Amino acid sequence: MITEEQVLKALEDVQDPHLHTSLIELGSVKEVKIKNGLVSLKLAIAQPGTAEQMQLQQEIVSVLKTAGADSVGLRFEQLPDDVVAKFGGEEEEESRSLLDRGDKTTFISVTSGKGGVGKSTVSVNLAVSLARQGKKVGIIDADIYGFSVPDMMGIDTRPRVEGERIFPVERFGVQVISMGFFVEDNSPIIWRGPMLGKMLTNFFNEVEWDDLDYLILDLPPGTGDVALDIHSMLPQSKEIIVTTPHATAAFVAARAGAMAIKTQHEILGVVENMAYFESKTTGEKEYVFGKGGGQKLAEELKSEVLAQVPLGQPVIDEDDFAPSIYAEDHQIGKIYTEMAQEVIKRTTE
Ligand SMILES: Nc1ncnc2c1ncn2[C@@H]1O[C@H](COP(=O)(O)OP(=O)(O)OP(=O)(O)O)[C@@H](O)[C@H]1O
Repeated sequence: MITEEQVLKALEDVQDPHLHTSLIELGSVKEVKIKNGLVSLKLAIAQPGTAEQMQLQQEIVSVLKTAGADSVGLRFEQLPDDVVAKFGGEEEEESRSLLDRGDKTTFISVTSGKGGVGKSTVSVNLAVSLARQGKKVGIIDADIYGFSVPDMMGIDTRPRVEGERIFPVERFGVQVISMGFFVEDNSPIIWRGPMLGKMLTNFFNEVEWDDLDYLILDLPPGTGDVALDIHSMLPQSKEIIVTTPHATAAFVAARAGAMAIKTQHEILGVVENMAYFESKTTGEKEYVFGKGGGQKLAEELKSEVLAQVPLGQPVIDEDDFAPSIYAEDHQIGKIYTEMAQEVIKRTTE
């Protein structure tokens, strides 16, 4: 079985693509774990979340497999600034950042107070519905506690990398970038705010987005430091807050809303998800998770309820598998269409 020594030996010739210096010399290797042929590494590099990282990922997987690893798990973090300065990072090229392209793109952050309320489901369906309305739409899956967007949309490819540029994966007319494309395995990752911020900045700067009308950001749930960092990073972002109708959920979501207000983000509205269950036979509505949470939250935030989305599963199309996308003619798909139209109205008037 491959040993730690062999791993480090194999990495001797691998360089940080930005600094053109060996990872070993840079002190990039922060952690090596070997278990049953699986080699897990934590590496600090100059430019995480970029095309350079994607190429490096492939190179490392290849050299470690040649050295005898059965599988490879990689996590990346930011190399400290002093190390980058010492080994001389190149000057930044002229910015083509989405953040600097004027007012053409409306950024919409989708947040929630807690996990599991359907934030990612709302994000992907809003994105697809905006695209169905003829808008150019991108989505960034930045929910570090679970990168669910690719699975939800039925994406099994990774972005194309050409030189320094990353081309998002396109699905249902939406350009998609997920943090999940930048980790080699599915293990949960402990991200710190600055690292996440850096990754996001790189997504704006290095991803070859079309001229987007809307960029949807599926942010991590919660009201902690990480969330605050990201909110502060995106001064121009507007927000949609997702809650369930349950009073407690709405109460927690209110804290997420309070943060939006603190960071001076305009709140576009509240989405009450899993609002009710509608009987197919009688049409009667059952308020399974309580009632009124969305309205109460909206009042508290001096905003409005954008939509109430009932419980219900998409119809699965085996030929075009996307487990969480509601078709345009699905009852819930129609609610998302109305939501998208309302968002367009609120962002263009
Ligand atoms: N309206 C709905 N009806 C039925 N199931 C739903 C609905 N909305 C979401 N779900 C399901 O609930 C689960 C949680 O949804 P989702 O992953 O979107 O939540 P989340 O808030 O993004 O969670 P996390 O932050 O933990 O990733 C998923 O299995 C999703 O398919």
